[in-house]
Amino acid sequence: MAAPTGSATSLARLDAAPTQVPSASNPRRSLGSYGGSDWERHVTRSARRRSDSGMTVLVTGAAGFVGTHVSMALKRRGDGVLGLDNFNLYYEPTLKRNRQKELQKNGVFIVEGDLNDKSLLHKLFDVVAFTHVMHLAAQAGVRYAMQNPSSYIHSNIAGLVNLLEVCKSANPQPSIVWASSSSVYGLNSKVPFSEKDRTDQPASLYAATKKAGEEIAHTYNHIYGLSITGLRFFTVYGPWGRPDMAYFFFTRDILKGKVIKIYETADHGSVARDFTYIDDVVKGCLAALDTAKKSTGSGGKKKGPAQFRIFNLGNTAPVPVSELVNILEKLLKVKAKRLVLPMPRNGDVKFTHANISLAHRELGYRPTTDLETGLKKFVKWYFKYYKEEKKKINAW
Ligand SMILES: NC(=O)c1ccc[n+]([C@@H]2O[C@H](COP(=O)([O-])OP(=O)(O)OC[C@H]3O[C@@H](n4cnc5c(N)ncnc54)[C@H](O)[C@@H]3O)[C@@H](O)[C@H]2O)c1
Ligand SMILES: O=C(O)[C@H]1O[C@H](OP(=O)(O)OP(=O)(O)OC[C@H]2O[C@@H](n3ccc(=O)[nH]c3=O)[C@H](O)[C@@H]2O)[C@H](O)[C@@H](O)[C@@H]1O
Repeated sequence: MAAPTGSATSLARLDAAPTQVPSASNPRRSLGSYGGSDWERHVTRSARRRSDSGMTVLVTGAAGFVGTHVSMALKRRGDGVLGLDNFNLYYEPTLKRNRQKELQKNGVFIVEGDLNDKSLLHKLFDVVAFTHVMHLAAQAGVRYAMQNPSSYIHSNIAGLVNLLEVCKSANPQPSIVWASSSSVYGLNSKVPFSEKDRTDQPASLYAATKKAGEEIAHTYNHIYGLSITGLRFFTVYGPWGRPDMAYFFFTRDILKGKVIKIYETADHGSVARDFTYIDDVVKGCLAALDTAKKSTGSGGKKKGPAQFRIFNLGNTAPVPVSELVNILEKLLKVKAKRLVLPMPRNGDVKFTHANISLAHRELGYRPTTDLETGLKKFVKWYFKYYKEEKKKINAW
């Protein structure tokens, strides 16, 4: 399924290295050269925390759906927050720019750059003593991996390794919390999914890059003493969400009277997801940051091994996609034009279902938002956002 917006050429540019910042091969440049001294002032002011007890967090993917919500929550509670995002064209860049505006209003600056720009990342760590990294930047999306595999390697493998390389050399070393994915459970049939279950049968390249990320993280934890926590999010939805996800483009297409394709299993069974509302996921992210132990450095043996954790962040209430559509019809007051099709071999899995007992025990994680309540908040945002967008276009 092509990403819903952006022409083929613009999407084709996705795997072109972004042009806004010098490539990693360039000599180390002063931070100011990335955008003038003003830029350096924005960086330091954004990263300033309200109290010494707070955190100073680099949020990668800060212009993304989850990144925006996490950055806002951290800033509002007084932490220092600096964003990094390459504003790629995987989906409508205007949505990322509008999220950026919301963050700027709340004092969060986003550095425009790529995970693979080592010189830029080194400079950021030279200027800001980050206590934590919330690593959310990635090529997300399960099905798009069949169209643009290189973007998954660029961001989810090379980008992750580059970030960990910079973190291990930073002084002080930050504690890292990063987004893995429920997709690592792949073709497993045992439900609900627990962190100890096998994760060696991914159904998509995307899932394989997230699984590889977990193994790479373990390596940097073992060798360099980096404290690393992986969070396996389960189909996250909510206001400011992603237009490439079904709940979002189903809403758009139902309102436009377009046919929506609902996948079912070969035996006409339903395909289900453990849809998890963004506010619940954000609480899980902040709890993971708050309970992250300090990195021990490569001399980890003195202080014992560095912390390495993996948690499911789901809703423990899987819902069939057909029921998602029923709820959307009720909220939108429009009947969907449904085309039910056998699930193609496109990387999707039949179901996800999170066992969250470990996150509950260790993080106090307790999701509270059911799908109908969450979708009601999403639909309210959707109408408001696109009404304002339409006004802007008409004003032109
Ligand atoms: N939303 C979900 O349902 C869900 C579920 C499981 C895991 N995740 C993971 O959570 C994280 C955040 O997901 P999201 O839903 O907010 O997606 P998103 O696409 O909205 O956010 C990702 C952001 O990272 C940026 N980015 C991508 N590659 C980059 C690079 N090389 N350098 C710098 N910036 C880069 C993008 O521009 C984007 O703004 C991702 O790692 C994703 O895989 C999301
Ligand atoms: O939980 C996760 O880790 C993943 O959750 C979502 O992936 P997915 O669950 O596939 O979310 P959608 O793309 O919104 O699909 C939701 C459901 O709708 C189904 N679907 C999708 C598209 C469509 O046209 N019709 C349809 O029935 C899919 O098969 C799936 O069962 C995110 O897109 C991934 O980034 C994330 O890693």
